[in-house]
Amino acid sequence: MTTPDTAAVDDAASTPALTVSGLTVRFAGLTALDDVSFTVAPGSVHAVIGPNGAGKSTCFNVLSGVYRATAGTVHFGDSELTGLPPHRIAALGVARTFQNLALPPHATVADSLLLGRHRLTRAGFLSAGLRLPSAAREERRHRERVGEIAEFVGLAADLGRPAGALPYGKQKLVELGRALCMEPRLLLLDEPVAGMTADERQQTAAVIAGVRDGLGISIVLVEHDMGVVMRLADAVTVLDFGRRIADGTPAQVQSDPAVVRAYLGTGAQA
Ligand SMILES: Nc1ncnc2c1ncn2[C@@H]1O[C@H](COP(=O)(O)OP(=O)(O)OP(=O)(O)O)[C@@H](O)[C@H]1O
Repeated sequence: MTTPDTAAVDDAASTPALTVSGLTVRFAGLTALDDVSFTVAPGSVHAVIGPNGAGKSTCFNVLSGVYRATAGTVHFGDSELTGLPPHRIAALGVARTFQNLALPPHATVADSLLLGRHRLTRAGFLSAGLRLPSAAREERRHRERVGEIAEFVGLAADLGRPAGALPYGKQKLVELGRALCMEPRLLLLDEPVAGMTADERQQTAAVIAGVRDGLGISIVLVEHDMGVVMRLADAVTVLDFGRRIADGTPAQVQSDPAVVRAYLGTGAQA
């Protein structure tokens, strides 16, 4: 996005806080999230970390409308997200990526990114099918924007290639680019650097920092790579067995005895 469009910048300037209050999710006797609260400040990277099974994915799935909360609320500014279906949450400017890649295997990178523009497409299938000039103009505008976003995430040279033929790290960048194509105000990134090489991790971390710093988009990050979390995050919420055990800056949570205990207990590194 060398020249981000005005609408996107205006949206970013008006990004509200995400407020999670008393979030509880129970699955048939198992409490996956237990009274969890945190606030994502506008334009910040907020990491949600914790050992395996801590409740991170469950939290993400509630934020994006895939799971329903048993109790508690999620607000994005004045809008309550709790209980809304995923498409209504997306329409409020909340985009997410998935841990496992969900790209159509044969589509080009350009077409995969265009999928992210679907919500913003005004011309219906009929006018597009009839090849009306208004539909052609709109498609050109969307393709231009796709080009800018591809440039921003470092995929400009790959636009014409099948997304499925790219190295894994680049495929994950396509997934990130597709979410950016929705012009979100809040981006939910589920393990964005998992399975990447060191170079790919570094490149992706730089793109994520650029999304925050250049576009003012808030980011909620679930990630096991502590190096990336500690370098990127402005704030960190730590979960363990569904409970929030710490919340603060990376330096604060890193030296918190409860966090060290939780990670040592699983043999992972904090
Ligand atoms: N749909 C579901 N039905 C029943 N139990 C579930 C469901 N989803 C998650 N759980 C359980 O909830 C708990 C929290 O799981 P969750 O996937 O949110 O943890 P996580 O922190 O994302 O773990 P990981 O780091 O391994 O991805 C686990 O005990 C898990 O088995």
